[in-house]
Amino acid sequence: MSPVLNLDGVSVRRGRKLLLNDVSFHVNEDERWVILGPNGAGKTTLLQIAAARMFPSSGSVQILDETLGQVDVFDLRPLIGLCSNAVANALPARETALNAVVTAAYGVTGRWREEYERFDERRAFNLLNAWGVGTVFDRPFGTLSEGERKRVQIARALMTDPELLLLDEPGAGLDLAGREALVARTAELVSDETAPATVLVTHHLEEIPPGFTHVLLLRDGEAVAAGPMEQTLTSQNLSATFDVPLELAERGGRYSAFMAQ
Ligand SMILES: Nc1ncnc2c1ncn2[C@@H]1O[C@H](COP(=O)(O)OP(=O)(O)OP(=O)(O)O)[C@@H](O)[C@H]1O
Repeated sequence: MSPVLNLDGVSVRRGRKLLLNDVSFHVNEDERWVILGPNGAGKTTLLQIAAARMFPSSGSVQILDETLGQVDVFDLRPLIGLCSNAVANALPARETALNAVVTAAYGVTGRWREEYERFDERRAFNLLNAWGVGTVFDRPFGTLSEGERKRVQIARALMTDPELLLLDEPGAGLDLAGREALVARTAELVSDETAPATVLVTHHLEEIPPGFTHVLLLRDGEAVAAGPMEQTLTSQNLSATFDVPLELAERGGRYSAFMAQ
C-alpha cells in the first residue's frame, strides 16, 4: 500500500511554545487513523499540517507524494477532504446546505454568480442524502442544528472525491443519538475499501467508529504511542496520554475508558 501521508520529525513553534515536538506520523491508503489526546495536545495543529493548511517549523511533510514547500498547495488541497471548525466558520450562514457542499468542487465556500454543473449538484445532493441530511438541502447552513451541520460538512469534505479525508472532532457538540448516528455512518464509510485514507481527531474514545485501524496518542505536542489499534490503544498508553490512571473498556469494536480503581 502506498503512503498517503508522511510526517517526519515535524515540529511547530509559535514564539516560545512548541505546539508539536518532533512528531512522525505515517498513513497508508488502506489505513484509518484516530488521533487521540487531551485538550491542547496539538491534534488540530497536526491535522492542519496534514491538510496543507500549515507549514511545520522543521521536519518534512509528504502528502500524496508531494512535498510540502515544493508544491502549490492549491493543487494539493482539492485532493484532501477536510471537516473542521475553521472550514465550518468560513461557510456563509445564508448559503444553503446544498451550496455548502457543491462549492467544495470549486474550492470556494460561498456561491456567487457562477453556474454549477448539474453533475456537481447531483453529486452534492447524493452526498447529503447519504449522510442523512438530504431533506435540509435548501435550508440556510446557519439555521441547521449542530448535528445537521456536521453531516453537511462531511458531505462537503467528500465532494471532491478526496484521496485523504481529515475529520477534526466531527462528534463535538452532538447529543447522544446524533453522535451514535455519526459514528455508525462513519463506520460504514470507512468499511468501504474504496474510501479514502482517513484521519479522525477526537478526545473521546466513544467517538471512535468501528473499523478504525490505527491510533496516534498525542500529549503536549509529542507522540506517546502510535500503531495498530489493538496493540496501541491500551490502558497504560491512555493513562500516559491523559495523565490520569485509566482503564480501557472495549465492546463490539467501540471503546470507552474509566478512572482506574
Ligand atoms: N498561534 C499560537 N500561538 C501560541 N500557541 C498556540 C497557537 N496556536 C495554538 N497554540 C497552542 O498550541 C496548543 C495545541 O493546540 P491545538 O489546537 O493543536 O490542540 P488540540 O489538541 O487540537 O486541542 P483541543 O483538543 O483543545 O482542540 C494549545 O495549547 C494551543 O493553545
